[in-house]
Parts: sequence; C-alpha cells; structure tokens
Amino acid sequence: MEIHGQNVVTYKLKDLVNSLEDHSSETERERLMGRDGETVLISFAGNNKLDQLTSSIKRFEDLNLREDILTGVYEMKYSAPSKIQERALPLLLEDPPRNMIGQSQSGTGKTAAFVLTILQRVDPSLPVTQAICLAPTRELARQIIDVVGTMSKFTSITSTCVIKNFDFKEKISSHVVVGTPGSILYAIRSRHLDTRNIKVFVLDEADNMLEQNGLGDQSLRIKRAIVKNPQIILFSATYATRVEKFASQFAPDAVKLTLKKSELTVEGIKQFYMDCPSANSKYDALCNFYDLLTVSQSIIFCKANEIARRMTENGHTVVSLHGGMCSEERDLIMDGFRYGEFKVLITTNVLSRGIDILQVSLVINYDMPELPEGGVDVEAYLHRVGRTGRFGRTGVSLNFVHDKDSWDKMNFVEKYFNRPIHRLSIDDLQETERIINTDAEDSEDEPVTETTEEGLLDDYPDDTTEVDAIHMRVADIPSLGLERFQNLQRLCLRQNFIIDVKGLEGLKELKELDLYDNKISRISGVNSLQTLESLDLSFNKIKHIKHIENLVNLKDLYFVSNKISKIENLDTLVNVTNLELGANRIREIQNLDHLVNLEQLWLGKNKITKLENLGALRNLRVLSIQSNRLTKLTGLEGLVNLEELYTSHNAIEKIEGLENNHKLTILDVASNKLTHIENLSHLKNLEDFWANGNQFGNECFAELERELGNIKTLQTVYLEGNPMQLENMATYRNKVRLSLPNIQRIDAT
Ligand SMILES: Nc1ncnc2c1ncn2[C@@H]1O[C@H](COP(=O)(O)OP(=O)(O)OP(=O)(O)O)[C@@H](O)[C@H]1O
Repeated sequence: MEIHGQNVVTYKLKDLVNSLEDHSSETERERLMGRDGETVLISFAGNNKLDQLTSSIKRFEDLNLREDILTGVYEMKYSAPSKIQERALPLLLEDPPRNMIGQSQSGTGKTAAFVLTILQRVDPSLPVTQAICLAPTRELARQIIDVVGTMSKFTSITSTCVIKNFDFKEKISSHVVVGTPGSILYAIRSRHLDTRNIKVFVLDEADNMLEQNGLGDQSLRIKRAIVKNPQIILFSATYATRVEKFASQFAPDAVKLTLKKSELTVEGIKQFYMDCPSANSKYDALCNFYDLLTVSQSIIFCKANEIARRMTENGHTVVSLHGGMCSEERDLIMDGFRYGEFKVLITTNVLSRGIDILQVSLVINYDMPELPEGGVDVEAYLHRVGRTGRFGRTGVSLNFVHDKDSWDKMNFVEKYFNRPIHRLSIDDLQETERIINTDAEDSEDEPVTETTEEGLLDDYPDDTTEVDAIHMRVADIPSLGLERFQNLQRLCLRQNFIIDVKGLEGLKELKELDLYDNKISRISGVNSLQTLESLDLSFNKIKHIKHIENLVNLKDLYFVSNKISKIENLDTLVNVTNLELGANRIREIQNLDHLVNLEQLWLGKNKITKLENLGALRNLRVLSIQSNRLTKLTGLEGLVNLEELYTSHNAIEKIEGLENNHKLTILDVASNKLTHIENLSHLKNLEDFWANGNQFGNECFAELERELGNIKTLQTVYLEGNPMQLENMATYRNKVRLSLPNIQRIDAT
C-alpha cells in the first residue's frame, strides 16, 4: 500500500504499522505499536521512515475540512500546518474517531489542532452542546474561546466560555463550550449544561489538568458525566512520568504523539542566568536590568507579589496577575498585557501555561519553579520559558540564582534538558546589554515572511475617516489599497510586520499615523503628509531620524524604543509640542534649539550623562530623563516654565541649579545617589517630591524641614528606601506634620 504519497489524506493506523513491517526492527515496532498492539507511538524526529509516513498533510486544504472552517483557518492567517498539526490532524479527523494523547513543544500550534477537530465534528444544525474543552486557568480558557471564535467565524457554530463569574441565567446551548473544570462541573450539576450530545472532550495542558488533585478530580467527574463515549483529546507540551499512566486511563486506546526529552526545549529560546550574592541583590539586579534594557514585552515569574509592589514604588511600570485577584481584575490586566498596554507582567505559575502573546521576548524566573514536595518543577520551567519564542520566534529566558537551593535547581534544569544556560554578569551590565541586544538583533534580522492578506480593509467604506488594522500581520502598506480612502484622518497599523513606510502619498487629510511596533528601519514616505499632526514610530528599528522634514502641522512625535543614537534633523518641525525619544541609545542632548514650541520632552532610558543644550526650550513643561547616566542636576536654568521634572534611576549625587524653575510641581529624584537635600526651598509651587531609593540618613531630617518646610503646596513626599533609622521615623513624621501642615501623604516606611 502506498502510504506516503502526497495525496493521502488519512491513514489507517493498522496499515501504517503494517507498512513498517518489512523495514523496522522489532523494538521499533514495539515502540510504535505498544505491546498490546493498540497504542501507536509516533516519534517526531530521528526516523526518516516515520517522517515519511506522518508528514503527508502539507496543506490545510488536504484535510477535507468544511469550506466555512477552512475560511476560518485563512482568517487566522495560517498558510500551512505546523508539524503537530500536520501529524495530529489527519489522525484526529479519522472516522471512527480515536482518542489522542498529543505532545509538542510550547508554541507549536496545538490549539488549532484540537479546535479544528472540534469544529469539524460539530453538526451546526443541532442546537446542542457537542464539544467541551477544559483549560486550567480562566486566562487560557478565554484565549482558546477566542481561537474558536475566529476559526468558526464563517460557520453557524456557536461557542461559550464558562469560567468563574459566568452568568448562569439560562441553559447553555452553544455547540462548543470552553472553560475551567470547576465552572463546567457546576454548569453540568446545576443542569445548565447538557452533556448527552458531547462528541469531543478536550483537555488542554492535560498533564496539569490530570495531576493537580482538584483539577484532576473535576476533570474525571466531567468525563463521567458525559454519557456517550466522546473522542478524548489530551494535549500538552509536557507529560511528567507520574501522570502518563493516568493519562492513558483517561484517554483509553489513544494514539500517542510524543517527544523525547531531548526534543522538549524550544530551539529559539536562549537561556541565561544571573548569579546574585543575596536575595536582596537579586532585587537590585532585576531593577538594574530593567533600567538598562528595552524589551517589547516580558513576563517575570516569582513566588510573591512583593516584587511588583517594590518595583512600582521604585518607579518601574509593571502590572501583576495572580490567583488571589478577582476575575474582573485578572481579565483587565490580561487584556491590557495582550494588547501591549502593559509591557512587564509579574505573575506566579498561574500564567506559566498556554498563554500566547507573540511580542513576549523575555521570560524571567525571579524564583525557580518548585514542586510542592520540594525540588525544581522542570515541567513548569519549560512551560514558563515557552511563553517566549512562540511559533518559531526567538526569545530570551533569564534565571536569577542567589543561594545553593536556587543554584541546585537551575543546574538540575540544565542537566535535565541538556541545554546550556549561559551566565550574564551582574556587575557588568554593559556586557549584559551587549549580549542580550546581540541576541535581540539576531532575531530582528530574521526575514519577515508575512504577506498582507488581500482585501483586509474591504469592510471599510470609501469615505471612512479612520482605519484600524492592529495586529493583522500587515506586511506592506501599498497592498492595503489606501488610496480608496480620500477622507482618511487616522490610520493605525500597530503591531504588524511593516518594513517600509510607503503607499501613503495620496492621503491628503491624514492627521494621525500610528506605526507602533513594526519592523521599520528607515523612515520614508511620510514627508508628503502635510496635514499630519501625530506620528508614532515607537518600537521599530530606526537608527536615524530623517525624512520627516517640513511637517509643519506635526505636534506629537514618538520614537520610543528604537536604535537612535543622535537627535538630528528635527529643525523644521517647529510646531512639535511633544517629543518622545525614550529607550534609545542617545548619549547627548543636542539639536533641539529650533523646537521652540516643545512642551514635553521624554528622554528616559538612554545613555545621557549631562543635562545640556536645553536653553532654547522656554515652553517646556515636562522633562523626563529617567534611567540615564546623570550625576548632577544642572543645566536647567533656561527652563523657566518647567512644571514636571522626572530624573529617577540616574546616579545623581547633588541637586543644584533649579533656581529658575519656580513653576515645578513635580520633582522626581527617586533612585539616585543623593545623600542630602539642598536648594529646594525656593520651589514654591512644588506638590510632589519623590526621593525614595537614595542615601538620606538620619541627619537629613533637619535639611528636609529647612528645604521643604515652607513649601505650602507640598502634598506628597516619598522617602522610602533611604537608610533612615526606623526608630526615628515617628519623630520625623511628627516634625514634618508640625511644619508641613499641607502634607497629605508621607511615605517613609
Ligand atoms: N499553522 C500555523 N501557521 C501560523 N501560525 C500558527 C499556526 N498554528 C498556530 N499558529 C500560531 O502559533 C502560536 C502558538 O500556537 P498555540 O498557542 O496553539 O501553541 P501551543 O502549542 O498550544 O503552545 P503551549 O504549549 O504553550 O500551549 C499562536 O499564535 C498561533 O496562532
């Protein structure tokens, strides 16, 4: 029988095994077939014969999927099946249906494999629930239901997500139900969910679902509540030996697609560690690391919420998500992170599995994952680092080790997966920056293989004034056919794969152009946009500011997180009021003299050593120069209208030269090297003084009183993280209260 011809759509398992008869050793056949002759084990690598046998489905079109489902696959912008889809889908779609225990590395497309199976098996004409999919967390369940929604968009298949806080008003009749085990079990027991017609039952992150006592029991109860024999599909990147047996019982006679231990790790993820002398220095190293580096999005895994609170107080913008939070809060944080609103997410193991956010390029294990009985949880480690490097992308993972226990755990991981974890120096952050950036640049140089989907903007009428194509895999602007929109005022193409800015010439009314988070390295094609008021080129790969001359209406210009080392060619943009150049490689403030209308200048996370050449900016109200290399506060004399000055995370030892900045309302000198305060008493409008994370000792109390005591507008003073003795705090508070009657909040704990 010819099995490995290109057109074979399904194969009978027996035939598959028989065809190996002549060519395989006895052990190979045993491995493939199992001693009972029932279970077929298909290895993914290392055997050409197997590769031939199992890789015949190269196109989604070859799967005999219903046309409306196939259109959904195109909607997902998948051009060809991934390895796991290629191999699992023909087996999953076979009739009669067979159970499957499937394994493939993180981020390789398991979701689509089981979602397509579900959709193909559902009969849309019957208004009853026909498939249940369980996931261990609400975040993952919500993510899966989104995939179901998109893939079934062109069908009449309906779906519902049943998770905590689900509004059980009436009976659930959707064809597909995705949810967490507790909520689904409740739905079944309270007769809201009828299980009599279930044909497919999926456990995503199956090992986790079967292992955890609570989840395992609930999953088993749900399975028992399903009257007919459904097709049972278990998928995960890991199956610890301890759950293998239970998995086989849960999904009897299953086809098994497994990986060898050596195949488990994701190729594209580079693993590093930082050796910290103590638990406290671990925290400092983390903060320094974030001051130095710019990553598109990152996840920090740690045991306690403490870190999130401390980082926030030290001026870092982070959000945290953990099991103790209410559902609404969790959803808000997750959605904000997914859509790029938040860049750093601190979490516990709750988000270690399944979460798929392509922009996550760094995963930090602040604490190594632990098993409940002690020892390192290698499966959790693999899932955590698998939040980056999704679907062939590259990523970086970084472990913080600080004592014997964390060392032992990391060494175990290194040996277990037999993959090197490289050292990053905690003292030489420049070297660290070089290593990480080299890595990031390597990944940036990957060719962009995306192509823009035809007719992507077909739904927009010709006279639309706004177009939003966020995260739509747009690769080139001309193929969008924008010339049709003569009234276009706002064009948002965030988070796409655009390299060249071209094809915008005809847009005579365009006021706002948003190209945030693309792959642009050169600016071109915007010079003609004379009506432009706002241009966002943040999170791209631009090295030089050029070709944006004479945009006389431009007010807001954003270049956050590019590779710019020099401020240049801005002379003609005389009406710009807001300029954001944070997270670049700028060493010197220069060439800003013509921007006389500038009101806000954001220069955080650069390499600036001196505040200079700002004299002409007499209209500047806000200046941010956080996370640079300043040692002194000088050079601000000309900024007579300055209201907000942010200088945290530098190395400032002295505040001087603020004599002319009478309008200052916010002065942020947090996380610097100040040992005392002087020259502040003339800041008669100051409302907020943030000086946490400095070197103020007890002797500063008198200075504080002298310098700040007569500022009647002062409302907030942050002094946390200074080496002041706690026993004096009460006295200090009393004193301050006496002399600063307007202070509402003093944080000096
Ligand atoms: N055939 C395909 N072509 C292009 N992209 C794909 C394809 N299949 C899946 N993807 C994308 O790859 C990413 C990872 O897929 P998915 O989340 O299903 O991975 P996974 O194997 O379930 O990972 P994990 O083990 O972490 O849960 C998703 O963004 C998904 O949309």
